[in-house]
Amino acid sequence: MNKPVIHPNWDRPALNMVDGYSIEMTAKDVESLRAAAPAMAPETPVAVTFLPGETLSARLDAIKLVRARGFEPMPHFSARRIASAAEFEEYLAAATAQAGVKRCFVIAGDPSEPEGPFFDSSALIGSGAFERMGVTAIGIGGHPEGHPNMSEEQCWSVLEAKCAEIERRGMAPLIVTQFAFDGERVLEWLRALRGRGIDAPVRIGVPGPAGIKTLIRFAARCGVGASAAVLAKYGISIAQLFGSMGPDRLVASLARGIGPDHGRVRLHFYPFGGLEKTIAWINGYDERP
Ligand SMILES: NC(=O)C1=CN([C@@H]2O[C@H](COP(=O)(O)OP(=O)(O)OC[C@H]3O[C@@H](n4cnc5c(N)ncnc54)[C@H](O)[C@@H]3O)[C@@H](O)[C@H]2O)C=CC1
Ligand SMILES: Nc1nc(=O)c2c([nH]1)NC[C@@H]1CN(c3ccc(C(=O)N[C@@H](CCC(=O)O)C(=O)O)cc3)CN21
Repeated sequence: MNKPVIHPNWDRPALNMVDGYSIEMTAKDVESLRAAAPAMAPETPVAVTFLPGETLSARLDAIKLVRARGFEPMPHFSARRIASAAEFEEYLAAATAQAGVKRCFVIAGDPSEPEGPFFDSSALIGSGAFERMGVTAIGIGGHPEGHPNMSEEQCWSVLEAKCAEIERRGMAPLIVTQFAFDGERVLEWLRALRGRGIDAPVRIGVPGPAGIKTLIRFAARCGVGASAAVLAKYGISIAQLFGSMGPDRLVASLARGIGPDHGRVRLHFYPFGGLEKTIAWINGYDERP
């Protein structure tokens, strides 16, 4: 059996660190996507989040717009936020039928108790619904800074099990990491991942340019390390919280550190409400240290 293709970008070498990027939007960002679309690379994978307070139809509108503008939609499915199997299948069926969705991202989600029948992302994968609806690639979360509810060893075994199960079901696994401010930490994690023989392509989560207060607020909310030392590496001084900061230093450190031993790697941008600013940053990237 041929290995399923995730995206044509993975079959050619990257021209630079941002080449072949993917990006994330929420259902509320449709106007920003309309505005940013002309400046975006064709077929760019665009993830659509699964956040509380959004309706399925608003998410679906976002996915359809992504497809209509010539990009590759990748809806998120947050296992613990899905109320029923019917809701899961309804959204997945609509996404595949109405927007030609071929790639999905599964994540447990932050609720401490599931709101419905899906305990974790493995439960969504194990439902069999994705391959039944023609999905060919499944994204799963990578946690370079560890996971609040799992030991490091559990993190690796869960990641290995999810990759194996996705492949067993005839689909391609893709790892998308939580955003981080510390490039060295991410590179160490990548080496460990490859050392364990996990060869799935990895998208490293990178924050888009944003207000410093916004970055710190999202870090706290998402459990991402943002100590003064880590922020300083990123270029943020905690004495100066009023400005904004782009991922220039982080991406430069990744560009310096990544080699053939890290396997297939691309970036995934988290714009935190600043989709157009993030696209402008990507297009202005010139590999200056
Ligand atoms: N990277 C991202 O974009 C996002 C990351 N997250 C975070 O990633 C976490 C893990 O997701 P996956 O890697 O998909 O894990 P997973 O679905 O593979 O679950 C692995 C194990 O962790 C436990 N677990 C997961 N979330 C939990 C929670 N909120 N409370 C208690 N136990 C939990 C599960 O029950 C399971 O035993 C989420 O819980 C959330 O904190 C959430 C949303 C987006
Ligand atoms: N643990 C964890 N939970 C998450 O929900 C999560 C992560 N990690 N990692 C990154 C992604 C990105 N996420 C998000 C969440 C919200 C917006 C957002 O734009 N929310 C508001 C604005 C609120 C604000 O600025 O605080 C909105 O208008 O929708 C964007 C990305 C959620 N994600």
